[in-house]
Amino acid sequence: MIYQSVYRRAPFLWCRLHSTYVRKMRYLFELKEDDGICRQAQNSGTFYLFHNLSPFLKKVGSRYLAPQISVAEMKSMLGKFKQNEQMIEDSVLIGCSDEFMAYFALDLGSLEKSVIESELKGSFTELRKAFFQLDGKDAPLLSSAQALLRWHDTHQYCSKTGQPTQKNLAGSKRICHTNGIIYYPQMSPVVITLVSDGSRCLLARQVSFPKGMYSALAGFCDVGETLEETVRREVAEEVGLEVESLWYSASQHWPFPNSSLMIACHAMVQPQQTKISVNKLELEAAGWFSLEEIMEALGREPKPLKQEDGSFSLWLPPKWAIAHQLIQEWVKLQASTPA
Ligand SMILES: NC(=O)c1ccc[n+]([C@@H]2O[C@H](COP(=O)([O-])OP(=O)(O)OC[C@H]3O[C@@H](n4cnc5c(N)ncnc54)[C@H](O)[C@@H]3O)[C@@H](O)[C@H]2O)c1
Ligand SMILES: [Mg+2]
Repeated sequence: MIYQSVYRRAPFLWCRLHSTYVRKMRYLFELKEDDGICRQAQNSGTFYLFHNLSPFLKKVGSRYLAPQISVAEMKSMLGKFKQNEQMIEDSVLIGCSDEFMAYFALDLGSLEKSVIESELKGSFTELRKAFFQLDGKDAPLLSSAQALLRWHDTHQYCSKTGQPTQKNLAGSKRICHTNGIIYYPQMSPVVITLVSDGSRCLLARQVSFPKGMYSALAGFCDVGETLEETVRREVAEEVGLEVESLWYSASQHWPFPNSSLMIACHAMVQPQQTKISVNKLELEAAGWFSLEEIMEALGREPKPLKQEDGSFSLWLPPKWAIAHQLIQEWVKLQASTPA
């Protein structure tokens, strides 16, 4: 590849030609394609640790931090466990810094959890528990790391030949050397839709949601569907309404229950066709909420709040969740739309 040879022969020229972002993306591409370069990066990179898919975290006050472990610390710890340093090669690439320090994630599920925790002074915490208290870049990084580690853990055999598959060093694919089939990490596309009738928005809750929490409607895409078809089908299936128009907002990787690509949309229904019929197989409840109710809920902490009559106040997904962003956008839209 031309850029690789230019990069190696004339790095200064290459730096002048491209922005840091472009250079980072090209470097990550190289790490995924070339096991030799990736091995070098592992020997100077930093590691996010997991134990049976729970990330290693340190709690500072009410927040969680995901420490990056240096390769020296990794080697010293593996030495204490009498493990071969080669275990580092089980890690998967999850990104790199602006200074081209590669980040890897490694699951140490085969080692004694409590010993690692006391050695590194932190704890392996279930991602679902820590997700909303994680700092800045850590939430998306850990979310994709966990998804990638899970995928490798559950795709160790070729579904055609039944033979073991091998991961490339970066972990961006697995190969069955018996027949050459290459497997790439999978994620499921999910649409999440905030339905509006022009003055109210529609929120719903599943039985499994924490008490009082409502969110936008979500649903997995069926094979062969366009995103628009999924939005229309899910709204019809879950609340019995017909979408008149819709538009894309943004997307987000979501680690629960596995690895989903959340594709967020706004949708409108006709103001005279707003009678909800809740599909009880999917939802516990759904309802229309006014701007005032939403503003009040946005001002509240994202956690259950019991009222005097025993019911729970409406609260909304925290700001990391794309549902929250859709709701914020809807609020802004109301403010800019004449009554
Ligand atoms: N990030 C956010 O803001 C946000 C908000 C709401 C929901 N979500 C996520 O959206 C996802 C989907 O929402 P939902 O549960 O309402 O979906 P849904 O309405 O499609 O119902 C879930 C059901 O779909 C079926 N299904 C079809 N394809 C599937 C697949 N690839 N993986 C798993 N199940 C599949 C299963 O029977 C499952 O029980 C959930 O995982 C949820 O965590 C994210
Ligand atoms: Mg749903």
